[in-house]
Amino acid sequence: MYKVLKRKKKIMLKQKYFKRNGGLLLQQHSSEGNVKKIKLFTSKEMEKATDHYNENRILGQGGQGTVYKGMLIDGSIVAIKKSKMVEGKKFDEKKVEQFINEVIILSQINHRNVVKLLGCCLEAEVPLLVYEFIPNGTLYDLIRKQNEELPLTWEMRLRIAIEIANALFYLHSAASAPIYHRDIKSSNILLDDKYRAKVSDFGTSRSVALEQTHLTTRVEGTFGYMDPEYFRTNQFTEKSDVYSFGVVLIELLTGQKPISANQSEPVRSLVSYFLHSMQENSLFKILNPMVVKDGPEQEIMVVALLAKRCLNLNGKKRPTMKQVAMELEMIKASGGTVIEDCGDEESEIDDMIHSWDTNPSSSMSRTIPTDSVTFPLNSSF
Ligand SMILES: Nc1ncnc2c1ncn2[C@@H]1O[C@H](COP(=O)(O)OP(=O)(O)OP(=O)(O)O)[C@@H](O)[C@H]1O
Repeated sequence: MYKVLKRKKKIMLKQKYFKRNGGLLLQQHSSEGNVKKIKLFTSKEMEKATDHYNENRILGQGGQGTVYKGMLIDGSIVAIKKSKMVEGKKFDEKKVEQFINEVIILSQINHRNVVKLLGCCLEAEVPLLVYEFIPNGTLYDLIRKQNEELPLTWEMRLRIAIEIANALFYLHSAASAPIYHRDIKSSNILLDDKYRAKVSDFGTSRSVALEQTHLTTRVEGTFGYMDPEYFRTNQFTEKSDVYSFGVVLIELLTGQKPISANQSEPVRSLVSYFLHSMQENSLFKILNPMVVKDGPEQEIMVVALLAKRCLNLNGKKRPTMKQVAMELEMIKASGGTVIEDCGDEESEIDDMIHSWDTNPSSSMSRTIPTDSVTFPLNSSF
């Protein structure tokens, strides 16, 4: 009798968790045909895979939760994201939405440069996502932790940029409805065993078909990568991802963080620094030494011009991800001899720098990084 009651209680608890973790929401989307079949793991499988969420298995921690390295019963190595749903005693409904959103979006995607979702678990106390394991860390770390054993050559940088661009082009166009990632940054680009790029972290991404409208109520994204036009208007467009991609491109060129500061200096925006140097014809002074040593001058210049166009304050003037991917492929194939028509009017670049540096309130109605304003470094809007 006791055993039966205990088992019944356990089943009821699992059902409660399933509901609370957005299981019904997922079922609803499934029945509407928005979600491809997704594998549901049991909580027992997840505990076994992570050795009861052993601290030694932690791969990293993000805004959404903790990521563990795990091994499934069939021996495959996976990354398991345990969502951070419970703050104190309160269960965060917003995070459930983000979680289900990631499941819905990733279940529709099959691209070699996007991290694969293998399944999820909804019957545990907090929901869990199971991804393929990507062994070589993030692009953010690779750019900064350079060593002689694995130098990040110009060829690798260009290839990684092409892979990210191809993934974004696919998301924007090839999937059944356009998907905007909305949080493109180097720490969301993972690197596989061959150092191929895999775009990850789709918690804040949106499918236009699901959303119906691009107007958002809450500006989301990461400080330093966020499109100023989106920040001003709340209107996220495909060009906002293009802007963030432009920031990643200049990280690859310069090796510097998008926002940098130390105690003695004010916060500096890499975008503004980069645009200044382009205007003053001193780009080569701010490039990463490896890039200067290793990359053909003409190729570097064309990539820098492309990055500048991605960072245009006016979204309409930015290229699409299709154009970006094609141009990068052409640069790689031609060795930079193809200089595209980049609309490189001096006045345009002047406007961009001016807005960044001197008049943040006219270009951005809310506070946005400028050289003269101090911000908490890890803030995510
Ligand atoms: N599929 C994966 N394979 C290997 N490691 C992973 C995988 N997914 C995530 N990680 C690791 O876990 C860390 C945290 O990932 P997560 O996507 O939760 O957060 P984040 O992108 O760092 O932060 P935020 O969610 O706040 O943007 C990553 O930086 C990475 O080191």
